[in-house]
Amino acid sequence: MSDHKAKPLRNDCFALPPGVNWTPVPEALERLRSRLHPVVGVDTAVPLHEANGRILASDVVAPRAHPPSSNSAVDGYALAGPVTDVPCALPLVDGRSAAGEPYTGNVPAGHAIRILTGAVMPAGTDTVVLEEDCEVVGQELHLQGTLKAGANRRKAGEDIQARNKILTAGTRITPTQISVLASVGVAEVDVFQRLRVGVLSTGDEVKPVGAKVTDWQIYDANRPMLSALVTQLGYELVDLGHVLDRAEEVKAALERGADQCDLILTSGGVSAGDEDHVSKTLKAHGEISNWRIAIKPGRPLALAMFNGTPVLGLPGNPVAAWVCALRFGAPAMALLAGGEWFEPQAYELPANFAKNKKPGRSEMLRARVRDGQVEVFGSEGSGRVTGLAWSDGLVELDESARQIEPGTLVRFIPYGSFGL
Ligand SMILES: Nc1nc2c(c(=O)[nH]1)N[C@H]1C(S)=C(S)[C@@H](COP(=O)(O)OP(=O)(O)OC[C@H]3O[C@@H](n4cnc5c(N)ncnc54)[C@H](O)[C@@H]3O)O[C@H]1N2
Ligand code: MOO
Repeated sequence: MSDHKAKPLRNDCFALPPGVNWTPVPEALERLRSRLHPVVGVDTAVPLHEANGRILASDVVAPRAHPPSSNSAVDGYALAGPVTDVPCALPLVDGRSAAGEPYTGNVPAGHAIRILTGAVMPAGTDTVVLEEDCEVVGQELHLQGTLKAGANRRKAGEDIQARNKILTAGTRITPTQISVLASVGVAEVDVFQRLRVGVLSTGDEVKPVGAKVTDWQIYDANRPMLSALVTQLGYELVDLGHVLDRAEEVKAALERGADQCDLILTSGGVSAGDEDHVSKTLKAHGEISNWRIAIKPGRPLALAMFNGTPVLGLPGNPVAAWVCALRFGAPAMALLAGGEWFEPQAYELPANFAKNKKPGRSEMLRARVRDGQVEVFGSEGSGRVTGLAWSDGLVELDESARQIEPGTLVRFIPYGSFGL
């Protein structure tokens, strides 16, 4: 294992040029992308069964070919060609080639041999006929119909050639990648250490689930939501708990976070109110840049460095926190974790709703697809958590969008496109 904080970020990495007011979403994304880089070290020789969800730290080259030898794709008979005149009858060689039990002899031209799926093609053979398409009469194979030379044979290396690159550094390992690695005998990989992401909630009105509450208090919805997001994206969660709107509490929590984490996600306390202590603390003790992003919901987003650790200050409203955590946080975390920055895959689909949108800002609507059309949640209120559970993704309307009518193509981004 190497040092965890491989290469720290610069303290001024989130600074905005003076005079910038509302930052358009593409510009905010580009800023983040260009200022962040991997901050985690590398775990070497991690066994494959522990590598799911981790990010490759080096390219992987195939130590052998796949398949390693020519073999049959079906159960049937392997022919030693050339066999041009069909119908015909070919003498059958004694023996067979089965998976795990290859035939070691040579099949003379014009002869056939029993073969099973996955078995190595015996020397001399080049084509396999399905057993359903032929008939064995005594020691002869009778062929009807047509015959295509090379049929039903999987060539050595047709999938992967030995010494070819099969996966690139920065790729997140999933079950499908594990299949490829295992197929060529890669038992261990170098992966980045898991990004440690701290999640902190703030607010005098906020109480943890399970606590006793009075009418003016609300349950902390953001910390469980963001914690689940961090875990599902494959990062290591550091629960920093909840703190009251008191400068010294916020500071102490950020100090704990900076000690234990590679990134801190906070929610609440980032707008301009009297009790917005996250912003104030970051200003007093760190380097903060309050990004005012031309997006609804989620316009106040605080980006800061605190004791050398980046802080993403998400807005308190749960929908805004969710949207910002996905749109800005997910690609940022991917990059910090050694993966690639990504633009989530969107699908253009007809709207089944109408909307008059203000120009000059992007809007993210909770959405889902039904019968090939995009529905949006009935309310845009960013405290309406029911819309989160209702949705399968987000519709992103860019700055220039104005009038949406039923049938207008809109960009639907499924939650899966953010890595969920
Ligand atoms: N004068 C202005 N006021 C506000 C502006 C603005 O631009 N000027 N922006 C509004 C927008 S948009 C948002 S979003 C919020 C963001 O404010 P904060 O990030 O400072 O968040 P809070 O004020 O602390 O909380 C907002 C809202 O969310 C609730 N909340 C907070 N934490 C949680 C939690 N963990 N779980 C569930 N709900 C939470 C909190 O009770 C508030 O209702 O500012 C607007 N105001
Ligand atoms: O970020 Mo606020 O309304 O945009 O919730």
